[in-house]
Amino acid sequence: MRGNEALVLALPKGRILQQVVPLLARTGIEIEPEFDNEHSRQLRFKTNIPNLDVIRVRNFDVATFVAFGAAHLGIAGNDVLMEFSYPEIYAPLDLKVGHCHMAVAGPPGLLAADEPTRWSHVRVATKYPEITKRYFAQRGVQAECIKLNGAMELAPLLGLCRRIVDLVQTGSTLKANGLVEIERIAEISSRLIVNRPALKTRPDEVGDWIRRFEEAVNHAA
Ligand SMILES: Nc1ncnc2c1ncn2[C@@H]1O[C@H](COP(=O)(O)OP(=O)(O)OP(=O)(O)O)[C@@H](O)[C@H]1O
Ligand SMILES: O=P(O)(O)OC[C@H]1O[C@H](OP(=O)(O)OP(=O)(O)O)[C@H](O)[C@@H]1O
Repeated sequence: MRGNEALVLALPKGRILQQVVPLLARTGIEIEPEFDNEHSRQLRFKTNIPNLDVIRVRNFDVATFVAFGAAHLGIAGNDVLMEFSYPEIYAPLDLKVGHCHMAVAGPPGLLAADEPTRWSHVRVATKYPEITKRYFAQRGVQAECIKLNGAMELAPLLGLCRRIVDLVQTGSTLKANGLVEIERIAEISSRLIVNRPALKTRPDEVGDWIRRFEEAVNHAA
């Protein structure tokens, strides 16, 4: 990364973005109008700040772009950060949006018949195999993970496995698919993330953006 390049802020497509847009406005960032064109194939956008561009990427990819220094700053859920555990990512600020939690879920019969403290091996469908393995390993349980990218709730229904690890917000997806929450793993919200080397090489600019986001979050509270 050269010092005179525009800073790049990676934003996630999808549900976090909707909640982040008002926050960006409060930091003083206005993204070029093409960003709002849902049919646009453009991926990198100018902002009203001459030295700041925005990229729009998939949720999990925000962390990857920032970890490798392709983006200097980004916004990602701590579910994504926990899954990757990239040491190059510094997450200084909870943006207080994108709230949900991560949980183990399964059919109600399982909950009634099973005692979680007695598990020694579990098979789990999840988008988060690393978090799932770590979570069960710390209790001495080996988790065999089946990686799915969505619709995890179908897995117990169709006999793929009995348990899932997924995000829960209102609980309506679990309910609609006849599942219940068994254990809560972590609280989730979106974080401002920073590439650590960028913070070292461009401390004034990157530090200034951390402060601006902090003010924007406090202003919203
Ligand atoms: N109810 C929820 N379900 C899923 N994610 C949620 C929920 N509430 C907040 N989030 C946050 O939003 C992020 C998921 O965003 P979104 O659903 O737009 O992406 P996705 O479709 O899962 O991912 P992809 O980029 O792979 O398409 C999660 O990483 C989490 O931090
Ligand atoms: O508790 P709720 O309010 O019902 O929200 C939780 C659901 O939302 C997410 O799925 P998403 O809508 O992103 O679809 P997906 O299954 O394709 O990931 C998540 O994976 C759960 O399935």
